[in-house]
Formats: sequence, structure tokens, C-alpha cells
Amino acid sequence: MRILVDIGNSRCKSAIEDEDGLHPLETFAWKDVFLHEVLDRVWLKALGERRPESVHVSNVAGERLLPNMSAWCCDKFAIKPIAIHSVAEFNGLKNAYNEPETFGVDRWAAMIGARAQYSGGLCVIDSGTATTVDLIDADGVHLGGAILPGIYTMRRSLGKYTSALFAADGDISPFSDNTAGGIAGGTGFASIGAMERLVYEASQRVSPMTTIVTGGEAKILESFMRIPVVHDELLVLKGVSEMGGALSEIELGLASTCCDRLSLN
Ligand SMILES: Nc1ncnc2c1ncn2[C@@H]1O[C@H](COP(=O)(O)OP(=O)(O)O)[C@@H](O)[C@H]1O
Ligand SMILES: CC(C)(COP(=O)(O)O)[C@@H](O)C(=O)NCCC(=O)O
Ligand SMILES: [K+]
Repeated sequence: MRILVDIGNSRCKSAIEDEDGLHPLETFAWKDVFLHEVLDRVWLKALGERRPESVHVSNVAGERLLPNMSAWCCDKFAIKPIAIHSVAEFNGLKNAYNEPETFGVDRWAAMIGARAQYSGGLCVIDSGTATTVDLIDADGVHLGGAILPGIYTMRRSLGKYTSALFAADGDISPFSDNTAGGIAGGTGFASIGAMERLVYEASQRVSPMTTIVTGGEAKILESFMRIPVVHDELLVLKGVSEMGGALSEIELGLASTCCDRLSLN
């Protein structure tokens, strides 16, 4: 049994993976919490008497959360989480970046998760703190992607860079008679409109193509976009599972050893 983790710039998503598949755990906005309290409550409770063989992590939040998570895992499980990385090629998926390690590992995991489930051309949209759109042809060649602010981030940036505006998370409708509604609608449609245009551009290059949406804003995109999309909340974690599963026993043994604990002995 393994724990799979997706640390984004705002929230931490995780799941237990056992012989029955993936069991998603409670998502939390990690900047607002004491990590050990959340992990005690969420992970230990879900595990019961069980302990994971490994913890695999996709992390795009730098050093802000993972070191504390590692310390907690060493303390509770005597294992160190294994961070996965973007590489040039995995299971026939070819990274478009000349410097593959600079490609967001959550994007890489999402594409791998998509390819594990669908064949043919794929357009993968991951909308969270940032929104990313990545295009893969039927041969597994990644044709590149686009990055824009997520809806939540657009709203907060208006609050930050103007005197009179604020972050407004209301209903998305195109025309409003008040500031909050105007911000909610404008930023919502900025994202929805950008997605429709980028999916159009994608379909001019790759056809037929399945469009998959994931991330905290995926429900909004799914309900407003005027083109068929598949919504998969677990896309990144599924990719983490694929990549973690491909590590050799030796790599697993070395990487999951809890170094701090060993050095104490
Ligand atoms: N406290 C919070 N901080 C940031 N985002 C939040 C918070 N609470 C809810 N959200 C929502 O969660 C979304 C982030 O989704 P997610 O895909 O998990 O992002 P990331 O992978 O970038 O952490 C935001 O776009 C916003 O709608
Ligand atoms: C684009 C991202 C910030 C998205 O992060 P998220 O919204 O999931 O927190 C992340 O994938 C990242 O830091 N990427 C590195 C740059 C790149 O992919 O080109
Ligand atoms: K994202």
C-alpha cells in the first residue's frame, strides 16, 4: 500500500493506493494549517493500523511543505517520501521541453495519468493556482503547453494591484450590475474563454482529441465550456502512481530509507 501526494501551490491532494485502487483523502490548503495536525488527523485516521510501503510525491511548491512532510513521514513511518521528477520520456510520452526537468512535474504526472486511461490525441487542462494546457498527439509526442493564472489567482491579483477592487468569488455570469459580480464573471470568463480558444488551437493540430480537465477549478470549466470535456479529479495522482510504480526495487529501497533516522542509530 502506498500514499500518493500532489503538492500544488495552494493545496495538498493525496490518496491511499491499495489493491482496490485509489482512495482519495481530504484535500487541504497547506498554507493555513499545522501540517502535523492535518496529517495526524487525515492520513493516520485513514490508514488505521496499516503503514505505507512508500510515499510518492509530485511537488511544485518548492521547499515550503515537502521538508515538513518528510520529517513527519520519517517520524511516523520511518520512510522518506520519494519526489518524482519530469524527464524527457516516460512510457512512450515524449516531453516537448528541451530542459525536461523545468517542466512542472504536476503537468507531467497529469499527462501520464491521462495516457494511462485514454488513447489518441489528448488535451490536458489542470486548473488550480495556475491553469496549464498541454497537448499530446496520438503517438505520445507532447507538442507543448500554455500557462495562465487560475481564476482564484486572477481575482486575488485584481485585489492586490488596484485600490478599489477586491477578491470576489461569486457566481460567474457575463454581465453584472456590481463590482463583485463583474470581477467574478470577468475572471471566470477570461479562463473559460481562454480554454475554449486553446482547445480550438489544439484541435487544429491534433484530431481526434480527448480534452480532460482536472484541478480545483475544473468543475467551473466543465460546466461552462461549450465543448465536451472529461473531468478527472485524480489525474495527477494517477500519474504519480504510474511513475512511482515504475521505480525499481533498488531505487525504492534507497529513496524511501529515512536518512535522519538511520544516522541516529
Ligand atoms: N485557501 C485557499 N488558497 C488557495 N486556493 C484555494 C483556497 N481555498 C480554496 N481554494 C481553491 O482551490 C483552487 C486550487 O486548486 P488546486 O488545483 O488544488 O491548486 P494547486 O494544485 O495549485 O494547489 C483555487 O483555484 C481556489 O479555487
Ligand atoms: C505551472 C505551475 C505553476 C502549476 O502549478 P499549480 O497551479 O498546479 O500549483 C507548475 O506546474 C510549475 O511550477 N511549472 C514549472 C514551469 C513549467 O511547467 O513550465
Ligand atoms: K495547475
